[in-house]
Amino acid sequence: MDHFIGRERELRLLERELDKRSASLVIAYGRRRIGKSRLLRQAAANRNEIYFQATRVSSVLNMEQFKLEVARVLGPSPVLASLDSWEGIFHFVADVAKAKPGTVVTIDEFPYLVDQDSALPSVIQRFWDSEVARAGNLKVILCGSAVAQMEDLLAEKNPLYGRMTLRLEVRQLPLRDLAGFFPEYGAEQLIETYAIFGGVPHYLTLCDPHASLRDNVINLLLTETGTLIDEPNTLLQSELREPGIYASIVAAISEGLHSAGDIATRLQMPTTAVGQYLDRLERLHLVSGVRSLDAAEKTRNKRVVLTDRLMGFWHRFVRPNLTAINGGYGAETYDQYIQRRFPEYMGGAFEGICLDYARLHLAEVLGSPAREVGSIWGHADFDIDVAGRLLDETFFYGECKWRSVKIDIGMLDLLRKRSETTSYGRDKPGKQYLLFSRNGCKPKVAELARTDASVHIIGPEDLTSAPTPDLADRPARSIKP
Ligand SMILES: Nc1ncnc2c1ncn2[C@@H]1O[C@H](COP(=O)(O)OP(=O)(O)OP(=O)(O)O)[C@@H](O)[C@H]1O
Repeated sequence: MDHFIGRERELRLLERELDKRSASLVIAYGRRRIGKSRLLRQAAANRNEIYFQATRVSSVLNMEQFKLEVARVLGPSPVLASLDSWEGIFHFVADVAKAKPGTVVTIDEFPYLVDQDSALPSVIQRFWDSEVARAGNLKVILCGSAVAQMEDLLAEKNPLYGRMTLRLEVRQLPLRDLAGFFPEYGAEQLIETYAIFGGVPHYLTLCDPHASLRDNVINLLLTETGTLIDEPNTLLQSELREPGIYASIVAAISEGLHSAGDIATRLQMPTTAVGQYLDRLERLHLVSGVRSLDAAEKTRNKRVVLTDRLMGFWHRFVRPNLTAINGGYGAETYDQYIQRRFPEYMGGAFEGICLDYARLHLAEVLGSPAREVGSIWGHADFDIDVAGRLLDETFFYGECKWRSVKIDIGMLDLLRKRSETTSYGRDKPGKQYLLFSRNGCKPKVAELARTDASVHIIGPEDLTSAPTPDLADRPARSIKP
């Protein structure tokens, strides 16, 4: 199997839980293909593990399969073979595993079992409350990709709610993990790859790391039989009822409509209904509703943006060209349609990537992590791509440029002026300025960044990899002055 990449935080959490000298009930969830199974297997490697992947078959067939896995790990037993209830099997496992404290029982795709037997959470609760479950410090992990169903399991009214000892939501990998999938790619190519495929490990493992980004896009997305050609629809179908309505809403957002009202008008639906669909898409982390940082807390003026990158790319470039693609013109679609429009797409995607950087890594540059990150817009004459404040209450403002231009002094002056005009951080001392640039800055700005401690240039390398230890105490790595 190929090597395991990233997920240090999640592994730490899981390993700490599995090392505890008491019983554990872990609930792990996240959308399909996000890397849940791989993460759980990694965390349980070198432990006594019963790993069972449920499938969409009847309870009886799943139970048979589970018993086979139990027998494989704990040894065959006529008692086990005769059991015909989940509760009985769990008690058997707990009893035998007493001799092997810390045995891990992972049930993957748990919602499939609940679909067939809705009493299962109560059965597990009863088992969990019994002596036998605790005696051997058993570790039970319930995992699932039907996010809505898993969230029901985590709801207060659910029998398992109060028993859970760790809840783990598995999310997309950050940009800095991409180099592990594409060791031959340079920083700019990694950023472009992330702008298309995001941090979903399954999508990344489907790419050929030795092929160019263009060829990967053509093979996976612009070929009739491409593995990802219908992925956004498949994802919505697997997670939601009425996938067609959700797909239409996502299409409207990718056309540039950013408010529930505008989307409702476009789709001829009531705004309140659109709001409910958007809430569900937000719970899946496919869209997010954001406010301008200078807006009042209660403002209804939320801007809806797509956060799933593949979905954004697909609606922008694949869906409108399906006729050409299905006609076998994938390469032409890339060369004659996408390539010309890609820089504009990257402009928006790059802003999102810089916002992620500010959320995760600002301490490297500014010495304190961000407490709040967002954008400022809604004014006739300006917007600020990235802004926020640090834990130490310092305010920062940033400009993002993926275009081939170098940032010049005029752009920096404009950013400074805007930071003085907005009410966000007005009159606060010590403002910091971040210049995110693909192509660096003009010499005057580069010189200023060396002498003025409030100006920081952040380039592709900074975004895609952690600073090396000997550079860690420098303000930022200067690039292409
Ligand atoms: N951290 C990682 N490093 C390298 N490859 C990974 C990583 N996480 C996942 N993968 C790969 O991505 C693919 C999808 O991962 P996995 O099957 O674990 O996802 P999942 O969330 O369990 O999916 P599903 O819910 O559809 O079963 C697999 O090929 C897996 O090997």
